[in-house]
Amino acid sequence: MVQATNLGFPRIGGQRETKKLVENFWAGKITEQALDEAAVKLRAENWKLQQAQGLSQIPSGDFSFYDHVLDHSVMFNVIPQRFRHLAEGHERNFAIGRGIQKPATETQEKVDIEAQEMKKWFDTNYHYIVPEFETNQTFHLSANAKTVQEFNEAKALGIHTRPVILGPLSFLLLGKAAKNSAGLDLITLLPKLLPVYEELFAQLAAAGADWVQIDEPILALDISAAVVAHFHTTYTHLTAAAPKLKFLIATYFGRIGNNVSFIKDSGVAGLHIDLVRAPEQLEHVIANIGQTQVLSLGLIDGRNIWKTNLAAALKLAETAVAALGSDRVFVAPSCSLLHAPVTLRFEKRLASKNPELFDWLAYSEEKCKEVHVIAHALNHGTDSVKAELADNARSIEARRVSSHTTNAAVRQRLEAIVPDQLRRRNVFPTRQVKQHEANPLPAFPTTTIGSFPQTKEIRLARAKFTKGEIDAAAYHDFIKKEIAFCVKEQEELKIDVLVHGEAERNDMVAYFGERLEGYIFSENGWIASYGSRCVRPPIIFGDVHRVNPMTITETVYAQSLTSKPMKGMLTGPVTCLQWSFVRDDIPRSVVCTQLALAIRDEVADLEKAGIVHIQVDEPAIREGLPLRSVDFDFYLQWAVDAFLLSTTGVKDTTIIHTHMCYSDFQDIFQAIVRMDADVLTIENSKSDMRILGAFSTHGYNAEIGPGVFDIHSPRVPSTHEMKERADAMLKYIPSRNLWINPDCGLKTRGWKEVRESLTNMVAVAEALRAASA
Ligand SMILES: Nc1nc2c(c(=O)[nH]1)N[C@@H](CNc1ccc(C(=O)N[C@@H](CCC(=O)N[C@@H](CCC(=O)N[C@@H](CCC(=O)O)C(=O)O)C(=O)O)C(=O)O)cc1)CN2
Ligand code: MET
Ligand SMILES: [Zn+2]
Repeated sequence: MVQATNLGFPRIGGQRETKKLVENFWAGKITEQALDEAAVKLRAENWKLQQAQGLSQIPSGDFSFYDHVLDHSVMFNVIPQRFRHLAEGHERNFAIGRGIQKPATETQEKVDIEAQEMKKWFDTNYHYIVPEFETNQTFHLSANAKTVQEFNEAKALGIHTRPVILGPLSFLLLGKAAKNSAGLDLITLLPKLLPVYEELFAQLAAAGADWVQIDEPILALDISAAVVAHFHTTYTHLTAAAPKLKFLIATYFGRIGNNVSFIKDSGVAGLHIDLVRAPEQLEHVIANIGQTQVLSLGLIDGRNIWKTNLAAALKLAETAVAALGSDRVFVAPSCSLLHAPVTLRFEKRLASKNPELFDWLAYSEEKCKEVHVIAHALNHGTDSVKAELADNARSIEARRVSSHTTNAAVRQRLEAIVPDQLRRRNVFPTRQVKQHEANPLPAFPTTTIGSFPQTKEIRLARAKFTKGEIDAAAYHDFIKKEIAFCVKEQEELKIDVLVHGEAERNDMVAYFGERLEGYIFSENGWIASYGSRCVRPPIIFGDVHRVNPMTITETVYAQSLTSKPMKGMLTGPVTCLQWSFVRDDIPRSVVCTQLALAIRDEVADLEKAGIVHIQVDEPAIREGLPLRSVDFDFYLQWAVDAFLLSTTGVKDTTIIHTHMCYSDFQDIFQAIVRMDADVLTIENSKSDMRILGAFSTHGYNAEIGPGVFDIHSPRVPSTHEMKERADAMLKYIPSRNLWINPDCGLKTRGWKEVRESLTNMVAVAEALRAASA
């Protein structure tokens, strides 16, 4: 029998219950007990929902309040020194994710601990908390290990689940050495780590588990032969130690390639592969697994919202069944459904206002059903699910022939792009002289990355506007007041290059999606991004183009309030692409070029309106990088071209800023140089200064603002610590090129901490100016 399975279900809840619970807990509105009880209910609902869709292997242990990698670290006692004195429990876990700051009281000293680093999970917009390992790292399993507890919780409901855990090699190699353990070779910790996995497996076996899913996503990366050898010894060892369990090694987001070589005689019972990202790997993998091993087929796209072409998926699955026999085949989504929204049940507006497009969609709940239909067809013949297959074929065909997905004018404009549209008139050194002459700024200019606090009031006003409780005039009036307030605050803080604050934007990508043709947007298509934060990616279903200006009114209004320069704020084409759900019927590069033309028009309009500083954010350009280095160049070519297309149609004196917030620049330095921005603001506050050294060795000569503080944490940085960072930066960056700014936008922060942090930040610039005068 082919099994219908799943790798992970979204944990946020159908209506973002988890997010709301966690934020209420942080606000002191609910107790730890209430938080736990609500989570028990949510998990039960998730399991039952998957059962109701007809899945036979349902994951457990995939729930988290903040991040599953953080939970895993805690379960194995990988807790950085600076958090160890805190009492065990949710509060400590949240502190690891968010940092913690408490003023001194009569009985307690003040607490001020920096959060652990957060990083993009492969090429997704999900962020994980990077495990920090120490040279003398000891591992032990926490009492009531979460994985065992949640398995038992499902068992008590009569649901036999497949526990999911992060595998030892991915756990180690996705981590980093703690600051006090520089030079630590992470793999050397493996012998100390494995006994704890053995203990966990023993507990799972005792609880009655049989299949256990072990995620080893690093198998989709370029890993060395030495690491592949470690996979072999590790799993040979672990499977021998846990004879009662069947291990399913899960890979996703790309092809396993030759890393598959360890599988055959490793003793593992099965392997999961992503056949959405890499359908061509099926044959190679079938040829390289052992005689009795199970192959789990990732046939349903866990990263997107389109209905699966069931006939095509079935055909691929039939190849596997023919080669392996039905007892050795599982059907599954390509990856955990963490990256897909929960259910279409709450998409009332799309269903009624846009039934044609609604018919093309499948969220997690519907994807589970698709898994079931494929497995059922394989087990009982296509006639047994005839109606479902016919219905699906009708939707797929309707989307294929729809007249709404193509726009002839857009296609023609794409055809007509010429190389001159991808370059500035002069090189940066020439532009810099003209820019400084036309628009002089103080040395070490200060700025922010764009957004200011998205307060409860702003969100409520927008929610009321969306529901029709206030009209457009009242809402726009409200936004104008917010912009005016934000400008005044920045003037008081003595910032040099101001921003309007982005109060009108629900999100930096969704906002543009809602204003471009070719997009639709959902009411409830939320997915997790980091911690309690969610995003609602807009959906690109057709050719994208701009009909009206998108940001001019707010920017021009903001500029009218101040004599200081107002920076226009746009989201770049690659980021719009990366953070949307993208149509899968034409290449991503083409969609990206369409987006670039739309942004190019907006840049031109901002310039025409007298805006001198224009920032085109590209925080997702690194995230979109393929997992295998052989694929890098192709991607970087079209991605950077798209950025150039959107930004180069301006005068020499117009200052193009771009912003990226992550620390993994190693693989894309040349691409950043080629982007040819005048000012680049990057995340740097948590990473070390070597990155800046690398910028200079790669010939980066433009202006740069490496963030002096981390905006993901509510903690207020001191002037002293930021000054130290800026001084260190000056070892690598000529002083005329250095900007002083935060790591990223301030939308998730509160005004109080923002004022304090920026006051301290401006003091850094003043100190630098005084020192260089
Ligand atoms: N797309 C995207 N990806 C990104 C980033 C980003 O800014 N955008 N930044 C980086 C970090 N990731 C982030 C992801 C999310 C958020 C974030 O702030 N998310 C908000 C939601 C933002 C949003 O869409 N807000 C809407 C809807 C807000 C809402 O929940 N409204 C309430 C009503 C109002 C209320 O009671 O608060 C409701 O609908 O029920 C709006 O402002 O209009 C959240 O989870 O809370 C921040 C950073 C990397 N990836
Ligand atoms: C995730 S990058 C954010 C850039 C955007 N301009 C902001 O400040 O929010
Ligand atoms: Zn950012």
